[in-house]
Amino acid sequence: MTRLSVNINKIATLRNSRGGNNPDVVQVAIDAERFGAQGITVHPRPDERHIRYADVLALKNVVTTEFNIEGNPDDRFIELVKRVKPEQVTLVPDAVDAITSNAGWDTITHRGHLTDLVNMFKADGIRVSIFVDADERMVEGAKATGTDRIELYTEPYATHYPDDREAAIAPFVKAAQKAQELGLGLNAGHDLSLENLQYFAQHIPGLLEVSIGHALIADALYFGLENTIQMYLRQLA
Ligand SMILES: CC(=O)[C@@H](O)[C@H](O)COP(=O)(O)O
Ligand SMILES: NCC(=O)COP(=O)(O)O
Repeated sequence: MTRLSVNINKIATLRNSRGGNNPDVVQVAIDAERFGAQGITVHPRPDERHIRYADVLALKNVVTTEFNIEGNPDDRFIELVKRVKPEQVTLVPDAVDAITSNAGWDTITHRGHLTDLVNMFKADGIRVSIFVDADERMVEGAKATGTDRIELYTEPYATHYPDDREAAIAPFVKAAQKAQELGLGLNAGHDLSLENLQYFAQHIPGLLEVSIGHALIADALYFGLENTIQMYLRQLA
């Protein structure tokens, strides 16, 4: 079964909006795992708009499922990941001013840099995943870096799903098949939701993990966090 990793960035967004410690990001991570989350994902950005580097250090001490740290591998990010040694690091090519992640790596152009990063993190026993678009050439490029896994950037799927779900998922099926052919582990994430998750999970071969944050936390405002996590897990059953 595909694992659900809950991204708690937006819990930190709410906390930061008032300057205190409510909601408590660490407590939410503990509770999310108790409610059934099979992983916790965070994406510390250079401006610390939501998850702070200090949050990541604190979370390391409480996450008991799988800890996935996502981000652009600048020096500060690399130092943090090597200090925390999470189960997984996901390399994302975000511009500093990006409102959110909006593209995968060009794994062909950046093969050398990515290969060095993969080797460095794997030497520390950290599983590496590279964030890529649903493009078979980029999947092949990722394989050449020695990465353990790729994460398919699913915003294009989510955007097109309401209009034509068969067309929306087609490139992702091909990319997933290529990953399987190459022996790459497969993750996926960005804008997955209660609307589109089940169809994605049912049609993508070898899907090991989805990381979901924005829609899940928004849903939790209506349904409660425990109920929401259970609702998402039922979409993956
Ligand atoms: C890489 C990706 O698509 C998400 O993990 C990203 O972390 C979302 O970032 P925001 O929560 O800052 O939108
Ligand atoms: N890697 C995707 C992720 O962690 C969460 O993305 P989103 O669900 O907040 O869009």
